[in-house]
Amino acid sequence: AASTCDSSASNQTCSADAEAEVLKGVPVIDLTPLSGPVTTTEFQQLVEQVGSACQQWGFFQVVNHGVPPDLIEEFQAQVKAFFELPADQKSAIKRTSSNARGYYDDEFTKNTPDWKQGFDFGHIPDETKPPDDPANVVMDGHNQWPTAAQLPHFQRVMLRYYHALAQLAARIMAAIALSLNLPRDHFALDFTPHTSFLRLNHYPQCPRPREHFAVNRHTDAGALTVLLQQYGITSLQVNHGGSGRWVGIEPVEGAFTINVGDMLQVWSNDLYKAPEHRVLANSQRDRMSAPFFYNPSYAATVKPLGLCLGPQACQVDPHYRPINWGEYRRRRFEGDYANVGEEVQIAHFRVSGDTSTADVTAAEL
Ligand SMILES: O=C(O)CCC(=O)C(=O)O
Ligand SMILES: [Fe+2]
Repeated sequence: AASTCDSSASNQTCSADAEAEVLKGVPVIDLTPLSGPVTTTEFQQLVEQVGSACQQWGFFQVVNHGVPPDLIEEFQAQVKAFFELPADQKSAIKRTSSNARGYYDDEFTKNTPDWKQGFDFGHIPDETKPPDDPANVVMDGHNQWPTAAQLPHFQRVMLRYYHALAQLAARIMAAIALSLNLPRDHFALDFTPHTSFLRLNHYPQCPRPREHFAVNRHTDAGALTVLLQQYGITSLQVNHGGSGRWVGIEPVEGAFTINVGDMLQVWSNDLYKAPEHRVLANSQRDRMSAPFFYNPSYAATVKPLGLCLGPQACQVDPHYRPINWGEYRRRRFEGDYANVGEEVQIAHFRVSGDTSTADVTAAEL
């Protein structure tokens, strides 16, 4: 089947192993053992599955993840209702250059406009206070919601779902820590408090899908993404192993799709790479999705951990300079928001290598 390895954008050596892996697709992992004791064989196997999925794909799907199906259904109904609101009601809560949260229909990825509409909201320190109370204005800005008259249950359902996903993400990070030979709670402090945000995506039908991407190729900036895809539509693709071979991620019913982000790539010193992915535009159907970006605290300094993965296999050469998550997040948002300049990428923090991207130093950020 060597001919199926041909890809004009690729200079990979097409090994039979890589081919077999691509044909099987992104792994599906059953999280049931995560709720049991660490000592079981099933738990160990789960940790190994997570580790090899992170190494081979940077993507996997999870089932039996513990998020109640009725909460997911309620959430999806609210997402649909939100995007069906009249344009002027969505525009009234548009995000701005100084507030990363709210509605938008003008996002840029890689300096090209995405064929989509979105809505972002995130972590707030005090849910008993209004969203724009000074106590709730954080580095990313503040949450903006449709009015209670427009969508009476929206905010409540969004926040319930958000907290459920934060819990799931923390459980998956614990499995990832174990897969890196670290204590289960190794990352807990880095995420106290976490600065995650949830993004609602609506991709309208696109009359000329060859001329646009719903979302152009990118990596996710944070640590881990927990994505809810719409069942029955395969539009999300991953650049397998950076080979230039784009492989569709077919949603499994009831599953979440997980992917590694830039910060985990740095912590693991490139053992787990943040995979490039993109979303194709579709002329036949519209589509919804909702990525939950699990992010460290703004103050967290992220740097290679010096992992020891076997008796004689400790990492000694850090590939990255230390990165302050808050600054990195700010720079990435500036790139998303405006069609100007070069977006900051993780490659800018590489210690050595591609000098063409080494002009932005940690000191400048
Ligand atoms: O819609 C999707 O499946 C993925 C969206 C995505 O990659 C993103 O919003 O970062
Ligand atoms: Fe993404």
